[in-house]
Amino acid sequence: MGQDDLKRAAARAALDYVVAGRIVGVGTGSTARCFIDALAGIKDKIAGAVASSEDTRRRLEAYGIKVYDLNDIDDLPVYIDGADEITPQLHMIKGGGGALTREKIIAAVTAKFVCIVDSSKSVDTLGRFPLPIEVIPMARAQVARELMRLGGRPTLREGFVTDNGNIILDVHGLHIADPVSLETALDHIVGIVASGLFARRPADVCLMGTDKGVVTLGG
Ligand SMILES: O=C[C@H](O)[C@H](O)[C@H](O)COP(=O)(O)O
Repeated sequence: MGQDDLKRAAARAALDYVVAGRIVGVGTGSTARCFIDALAGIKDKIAGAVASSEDTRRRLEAYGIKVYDLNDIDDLPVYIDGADEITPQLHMIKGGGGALTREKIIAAVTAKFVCIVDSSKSVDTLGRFPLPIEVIPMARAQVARELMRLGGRPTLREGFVTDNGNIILDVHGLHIADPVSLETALDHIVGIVASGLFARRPADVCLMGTDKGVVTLGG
């Protein structure tokens, strides 16, 4: 099976976590797009969605799924999203698509974060994938210096502006032995809006598409 088939299989499996009659949180990226396609098949069973990016909002609305502002809902039973890397502890690197900040906000609100990936995303230690960091544009140079002090090699994602009007620095070479501490350290750097390290709030469940079927981690 190809990677796209594995993504689709994980996305279909995530439908079991959608709560009938409620709003579902929807992530960003190619695997989340597979989930949106699957969700369209049961759209009459849900109250609507919240979206982690403008791209996701457009795709949901194109299927006729009502998209709510996160500020207008009290709680969110489940959030379904992909990841760039995930460990057995369900720590993740996210933000390959640049949507990390809104993703982190929705992850903080939801009762259950279900991560959907193909098996290529599985790692023992995070860090092969460059860590995306959303930065206020005027703080770019200062934040880059701080990231170099932490041992990283930040590169500007050229020509990319986030949905929040900020830039992304992709940080290569970080040794992420302790993701929780690193996430905290990054959160203390002035000018960083959010890092793509999801360790303090890991996924609750990971549905991983493999050649042997969809494997469930956690939950
Ligand atoms: O900003 C994008 C998100 O964090 C994505 O969930 C992540 O990059 C994985 O994307 P994909 O499913 O396309 O590999």
